[in-house]
Amino acid sequence: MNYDVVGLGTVVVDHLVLLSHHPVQDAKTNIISDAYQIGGPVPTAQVMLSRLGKQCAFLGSWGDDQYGPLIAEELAAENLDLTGSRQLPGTRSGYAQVWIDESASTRTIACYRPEHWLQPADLDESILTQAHAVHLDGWPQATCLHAAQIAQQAGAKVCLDAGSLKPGMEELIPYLNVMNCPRRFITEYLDTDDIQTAGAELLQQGPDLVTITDGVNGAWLFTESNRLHCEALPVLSLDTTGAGDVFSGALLYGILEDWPVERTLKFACITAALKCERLGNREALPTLAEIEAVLQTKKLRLSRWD
Ligand SMILES: Nc1ncnc2c1ncn2[C@@H]1O[C@H](COP(=O)(O)OP(=O)(O)O)[C@@H](O)[C@H]1O
Ligand SMILES: O=C(O)C(=O)C[C@H](O)[C@H](O)COP(=O)(O)O
Repeated sequence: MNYDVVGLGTVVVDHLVLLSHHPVQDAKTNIISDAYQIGGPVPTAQVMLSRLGKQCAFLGSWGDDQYGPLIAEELAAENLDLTGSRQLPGTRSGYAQVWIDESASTRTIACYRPEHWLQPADLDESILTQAHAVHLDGWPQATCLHAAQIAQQAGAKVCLDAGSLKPGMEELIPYLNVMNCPRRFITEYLDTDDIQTAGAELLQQGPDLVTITDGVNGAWLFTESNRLHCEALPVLSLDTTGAGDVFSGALLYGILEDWPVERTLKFACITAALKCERLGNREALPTLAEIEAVLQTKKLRLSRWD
């Protein structure tokens, strides 16, 4: 196996904009500061994994506009193998604007530009079959399904950071070993707000391990023999952009390290919370030393309902 994790998903250039308050309709607010960062659920998780020492390859796509070279350069600088990615001539790159006010509440508008997305036939199967784990975000639907099938046959763990509900996800879920989703996803997908019911229902649909995250309320983890909740680490939150992406990268790290689920869940909650103390996703990632220091010194409450 050449790769710990092969990722397939959307990549966007985030324009992060700090405001004192969100403008009301038809009003204006002045920008305090702004920054550009490369984001997207899979690339962000992979950068986290790469910085923690995992070998990662990213299968993604971008346009040949001014952002294309920036995306390729920054992801390569994070040691992601981009052999299976492409810049498609005549298209524009994914882009998002994230507005963050002083209470860390965000408003996001995103434009993923599906015209350059990888189709199933564009997938480099030789990369997918060399992976211990394949990490997906559900876009594009047919390509993710194809990748999940190849990965499953090759014996890799298939992982999904569900984010928001996307078309065809119900076909993908039976192939999953690991599924991470925010609370808003279960409301949309299962039409329930009950975390215990949702966890049990998702486990029945395929994955061996399900996590459900809920911002300051922490996260839940479900396996056949575990029902766990970990509280969120109290932090001074500046920006929650990508907290779920970082959580799923850290979760996958614990799984690949074969840690007990309790340690894995705490590690993911701490990593995601530390990210919230800084602006953005990639540039806000904590180091292993920072995460371990909190893990050793702060007692996070972990409850169990077996
Ligand atoms: N304000 C916060 N303080 C501490 N931890 C947080 C905060 N927001 C998010 N987290 C951590 O990040 C995880 C993912 O955040 P969440 O908001 O649920 O996902 P998403 O970014 O997908 O909306 C949470 O389960 C929690 O552990
Ligand atoms: O802008 C970024 O860097 C992000 O990727 C932030 C979020 O994680 C995605 O916006 C989630 O996207 P969905 O999976 O479609 O819900």
